[in-house]
Parts: sequence; C-alpha cells; structure tokens
Amino acid sequence: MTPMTLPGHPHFSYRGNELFAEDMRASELAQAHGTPLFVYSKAAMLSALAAYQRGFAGRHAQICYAMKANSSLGVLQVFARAGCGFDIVSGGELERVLAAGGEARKVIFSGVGKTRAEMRQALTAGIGCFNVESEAELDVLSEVASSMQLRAPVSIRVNPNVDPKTHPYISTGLKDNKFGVAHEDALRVYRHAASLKGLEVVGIDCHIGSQITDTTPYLDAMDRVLDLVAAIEAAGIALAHIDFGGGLGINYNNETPPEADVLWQQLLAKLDARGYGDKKLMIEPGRSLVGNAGICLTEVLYLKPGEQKNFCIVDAAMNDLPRPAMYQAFHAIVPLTQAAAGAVTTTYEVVGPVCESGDWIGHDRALAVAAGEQLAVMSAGAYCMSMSSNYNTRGRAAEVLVDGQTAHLIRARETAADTFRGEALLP
Ligand SMILES: Cc1ncc(COP(=O)(O)O)c(C=O)c1O
Ligand SMILES: N[C@@H](CCCC[NH3+])C(=O)O
Repeated sequence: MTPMTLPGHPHFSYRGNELFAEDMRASELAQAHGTPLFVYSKAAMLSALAAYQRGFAGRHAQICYAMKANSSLGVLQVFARAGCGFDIVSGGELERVLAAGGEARKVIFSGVGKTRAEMRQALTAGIGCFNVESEAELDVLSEVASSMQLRAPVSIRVNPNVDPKTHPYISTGLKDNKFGVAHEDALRVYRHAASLKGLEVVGIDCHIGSQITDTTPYLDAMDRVLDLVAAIEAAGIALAHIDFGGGLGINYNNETPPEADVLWQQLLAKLDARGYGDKKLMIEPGRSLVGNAGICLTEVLYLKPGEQKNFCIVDAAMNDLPRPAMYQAFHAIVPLTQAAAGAVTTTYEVVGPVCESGDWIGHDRALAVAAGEQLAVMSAGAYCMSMSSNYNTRGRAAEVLVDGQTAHLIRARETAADTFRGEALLP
C-alpha cells in the first residue's frame, strides 16, 4: 500500500485510512497518551535542518535554531545533537539550552529588553554573541561586562526597512517596528559600540519578520545589510560575521515558500558577487525547522448544529493552539481515520472548550466526523506549545517525539495541581 503524504508534511501520511507520524499510527498515540497531544517527527526536523545544511555546504556558517518557535527540551536536544546553536530571547531560554545539552558558545541572545541579570547570566555562561537592539542597551551591556572584567561580544541588529509581506504582528524589519536600530543610524551606533570598553564588536544582525514566503524581501534586506557592512568596515570596525536572522515561511495552506537551500543559493550568490562570500554566516531559523514537524491530536467532544453555523467542539483550545486567535492563522485539520469515500461532510466551525468567542481553531471546515472521533491539527510544531497557556486552568498538553517506530514522551500532560504549584493561600 502506498502511503499518501499530506502536502507540506512528508513525514505524516495516510496508510490506508489511518494517519501515521513516521511509522507510528496517530490514533494509537492518542490512545496511549490522551488528547490534546502534540506529536513531532524527528525525521521532519532533521530534514528541514538538512535543507539549510545543504545550502551552506562548504561555507563557514552556524545555524542557531530560534527556540522561541518550540523550546521543549526534547526538541532542543535534537538540534543540539545535530550541531546547532540557539537564538534565545531570555535567561529562561538559556537555561533550557543548557538543560538540553546545548553549547553556550553557540548561543546568540536577541531581544529588545534584556535585563542586567540576564546579561550577567549570559556572560557567565559564555554565550557567543549578544544581538543588541538599541543604543541604551549597548551602554548597559558594556557597564555589566566591565563590572565582571569581561568584554561582551556584540552584533547590532539593524533594521533594513524592507517589507517582508507577512502578517503585521510578525513583521519586524520595518521602520516603525520596535526591533533593531534604524538603517540610517547604524553607522553612528556602531562607532558608539566600538568606543565602549566592555564590548567587542563581532558582527551585524538583521531579522525582517516571520512566515516569509517570498525571496525578494530577503534579497533586498541582504543588499541593505551589505551596504552597511561596507560603511562600517570603511570606518575601521571589522565585522567577523553576518547574522541574517530567520523568518522563512512554511506551507500551512498551499503557500509556496522557497526551500532553504534554494533561498540560500541566491543569497550566497549575492554575497559572493559583492565580495563578502568569505564572511562567517549565522542564521536564526525557527518555524521553518519545526513548524511542519508537529501536529496536534484532538478529540471531538460534541457536535452542535446551529441555524447559522455548525460547531465541532474539540478538546484542544486556544490555550494549546493560540495562532488562529492571535493572527487569524490557518491550520489544516484532518481526521486520524479517514471516512469512507462518499461519506457526507458537514461544514463546521472547529472550536475549543475555552470561554472566549475567539477560541476557534478552524473556520468553515468540511468534515465527516462524529463525537469521540479524533482530528489532527497540522503545522503545529512552531509557536503552539511554546505560546501555550494555562487559561481556564487547562493543563498544557503532552508532547511525543516520534523517531521511526518509537515514540518518546517528551512532556507529560500537566495536571491541575501543576498549574497552581507555587501559589499560596492567605494565612
Ligand atoms: C530575532 C529573531 N530571530 C529569529 C526568529 C525566528 O523566526 P522564524 O520562526 O520566523 O524563523 C524570530 C522570530 O520572528 C526573531 O524575532
Ligand atoms: N508567534 C508568531 C511568530 C512570532 C515570531 C517571533 N519574532 C507566529 O506564530 O506566527
């Protein structure tokens, strides 16, 4: 029997009528671990990583997984073992990297609001680079490093002011975003950085947004960054690396982003043409490494027909899958067991049990389902578990990482007691 893979999800396929994650039957995972359940494919993560590795073959490059996309320890461990570094945005994320066996020297620290305590923590651990996002942060970092008799390695995040053509909430490289330093101020800010005794300027950084499906904004941003590299180096400040951020999109709903190796072929051609082909490269991909490596299994609790709309109420909710509520994002929803050919479908609003009208997972989905049957919400590997919450005192879902014919439980389902651990009653 030939497995039928799902578009964009080569490691999830139907064998007969049954959905499989690699060689594991999804319904058996749901049975064993309950729902909602996140299921990840290790092979899918490694094959997404391999596309970048192919793109950088023969180059001096470091892939730093942007762990905000999915920071579960088992996921981090897969990337640490594959040689990746990590892009972090908090001291908490640094602790996770170290707990998962990642190397501090391969860590870059991004984010507009690093605290002094986080700076000290990262300097003590010996991280590779701070991506500094403002002039004020440069001064504070220099002061903190000097007080520890250290020099902090820094890149400055520059804002190339290109439109990544994505959702406004996840576009970061435009002039009026809170991130980075304006292109026109960058040279002055670099001179300032070079004058501070607690800092060592090592690179330049940019990240223009997320879920980018078009190559043009990347090529434009690279041109703008290389213009700055030329100006900064002409001012006598050497830059050992260029960090080009992350942001490459995935296929949620028939989008056609470029493959990572194809994108980088074009970007490297530009670097070569402009004489910067020998610079060390760093990148910070998140979603493109894990987004289509994960699905969320959920059970249909009730079907509720209505005059205007029919509701399919499932046991996963916006606290598990926040992207539809936050960005009106689309996730495909498919059955774990396909209905017989010709089965009658009904159009449903697929919603969760949370007490918010915004708690929806899919609009207008044609499904042939009954209560007690199970569905998979696709493309749920990125920005789902990592943005999940305990709203309505719902424990976080369990997570399973599938490797061929083996499934490892990498996160136990949270109990209600877990959710109020650390709280106290009044005396
Ligand atoms: C600084 C930085 N680097 C990397 C990423 C990863 O982005 P993505 O998951 O879109 O690859 C983000 C998130 O957009 C980010 O803010
Ligand atoms: N959370 C966003 C991406 C944020 C990118 C972080 N800079 C999403 O799910 O699409």
